[in-house]
Amino acid sequence: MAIRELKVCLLGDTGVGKSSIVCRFVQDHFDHNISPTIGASFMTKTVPCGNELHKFLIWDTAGQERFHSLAPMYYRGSAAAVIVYDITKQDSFHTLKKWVKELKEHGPENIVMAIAGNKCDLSDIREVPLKDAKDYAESIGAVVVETSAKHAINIEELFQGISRQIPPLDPLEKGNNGAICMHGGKPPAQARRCC
Ligand SMILES: Nc1nc2c(ncn2[C@@H]2O[C@H](COP(=O)(O)OP(=O)(O)OP(=O)(O)O)[C@@H](O)[C@H]2O)c(=O)[nH]1
Repeated sequence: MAIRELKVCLLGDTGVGKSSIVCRFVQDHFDHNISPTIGASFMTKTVPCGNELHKFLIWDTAGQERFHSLAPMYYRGSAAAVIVYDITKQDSFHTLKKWVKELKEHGPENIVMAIAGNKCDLSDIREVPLKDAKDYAESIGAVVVETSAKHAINIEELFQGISRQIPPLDPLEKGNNGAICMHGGKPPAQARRCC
C-alpha cells in the first residue's frame, strides 16, 4: 500500500486549542493544563485513505504573537493548513482571516485549507455563529468543521476532510503540494479523490 507523507501545519490564535486538537488526534488524549507551545511542536499519525495510507507530518505552531515570524517555516511546503479559531472568541475568528490572507499571499499555491471552530462543547457561550464560518469557508474554498478536542468531537473528521481534498499524486514526481509518495505504483488513470 502506498504511503503518502503530507505536511500539515496548524495556525491560529494562542489558546484556541491547536495543540489540544493534535494531541486528541494523535494520542486520543486531552490535557486541561496543557502549556502554550513554544516555537512549534511536531507529531505524526498515519491513517488509511482508500487504497493509500496518509502519513500526516503535523507541525503545531505557537499562537503567541512573538512567534508569528516563524510560521512561514511551517506552512512552506505544506499540503494542508488547519486554521483554528475558538467559537467562544470573535477575535480568534478575525485572526483566522489574517492567517488565510497570509497563506494566500505567501503559502503554497495548492495548499488545502481546513478551518476548525474549536471548543464546540462551549456552544452556550458561543460568539461565532456556525453560519459565519460556513459562509467564510465557502468563499475561500476551505473545509470547515466545528471541533471539540475536549470531548473528541469531529477531530478525526477534520483530518479525513483534509485527506479527501488532497489531489492524487503522480508517483513519479514529488507532489506540488507537499505530498510525497513513499512507494511507487501505477499512476492514476485520471484525476480522482483518493477517498
Ligand atoms: N472547553 C474546551 N477547552 C479546550 C478545548 N481545546 C483546548 N481547550 C483548552 O484551551 C486551552 C488552550 O489550549 P491549547 O491546545 O494549548 O491552545 P493552543 O492553540 O495550542 O495555544 P498556543 O500553544 O498558545 O498557540 C487549554 O486550557 C485547553 O485545555 C476544547 O475543545 N474545549
